[in-house]
Amino acid sequence: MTDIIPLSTLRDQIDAIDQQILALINQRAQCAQEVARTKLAEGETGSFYRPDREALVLRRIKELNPGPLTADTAAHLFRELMSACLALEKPLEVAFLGPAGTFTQQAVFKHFGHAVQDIPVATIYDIFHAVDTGQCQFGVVPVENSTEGVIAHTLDRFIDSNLQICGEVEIRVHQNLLGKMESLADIKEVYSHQQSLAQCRQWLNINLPGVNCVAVSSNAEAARLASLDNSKAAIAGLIAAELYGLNVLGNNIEDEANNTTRFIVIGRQQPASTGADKTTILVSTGNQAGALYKILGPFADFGISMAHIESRPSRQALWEYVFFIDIDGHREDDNVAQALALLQNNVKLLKILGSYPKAVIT
Ligand SMILES: O=C(O)C(=O)C[C@]1(C(=O)O)C=C[C@@H](O)C=C1
Repeated sequence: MTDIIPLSTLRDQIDAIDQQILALINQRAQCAQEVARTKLAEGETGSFYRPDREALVLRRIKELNPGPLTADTAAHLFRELMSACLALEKPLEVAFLGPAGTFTQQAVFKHFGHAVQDIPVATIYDIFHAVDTGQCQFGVVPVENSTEGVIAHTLDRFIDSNLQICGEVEIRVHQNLLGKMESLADIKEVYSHQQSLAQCRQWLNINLPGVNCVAVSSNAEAARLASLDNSKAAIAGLIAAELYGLNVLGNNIEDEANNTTRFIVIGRQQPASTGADKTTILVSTGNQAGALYKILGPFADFGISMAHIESRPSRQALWEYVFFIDIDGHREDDNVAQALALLQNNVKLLKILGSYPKAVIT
């Protein structure tokens, strides 16, 4: 039998290691404070947040991680450490779809860490507005769900907005049926955001047939409403159940096992190239023959992978569309820059919505 080390000895070791870690993280925090002084001296007046540098730091940590912690766990710890360091440099304000407890708030914390100041607003429009007017430096908006497709409200905002996409983050979305009641039989109405209702359509048909479903501005708002009435239930995340004191009447009720939502970070910054980036563009061709071919040709010519294409009505002319396209690479990368220059000549409108690091933490 291997020798068992006494608990007191192991705890003494942990105490000694903690002391070293504490000294080191404070040393790192002092370095970040110096970074802030340098940025100020170089004339930086806006945000001190650097999405490209953060992606490089987190990728390096994942590569260096010797275990037994997983690479993703190590990245999560450093995510929080950088968040705290940035808060020392200058607090960062990020607008999200409130109230507290939404998946958008979860996306804010996953991307920026918990030292960020998260500012709840009522609608996707308000998130764009808060960043546009400088009330918040960044905002996080949902853009696409693996079960229900694109969030049209978000894409449509980009048609008129000059804000840039600075980052992306994915959240595995688990939906739950929540309420003050004890049993499903007592439910007269179900509230949720329309996306969440759609993600649970089959479950609702089977388990609550004939019960009226009402779409509200967010699933946390649905949870708040359910907390006020014993006959109303909500579909929302477990954080909302805790926040609003609701019973969990159904766990993981989403119809698709891998239900995931992709969020994007909007702001005014243009992150530098990190070697693993995405670029999102908006293109309009007008109503002409071979339009899609003219759009896609330049990417094929320069060997650029296209991750996603989505069309939306242009709202300027009947049956005219704009295309939202995600491609691999950064606008400063040679092949992307050349493809975009070629594309510019083929189309009526080309707007680069942003080049940003691919999500690092899964
Ligand atoms: O390198 C910087 O520019 C920093 O401000 C330091 C630091 C970090 O803690 O590593 C903090 C915030 C930035 O968003 C990126 C990195």
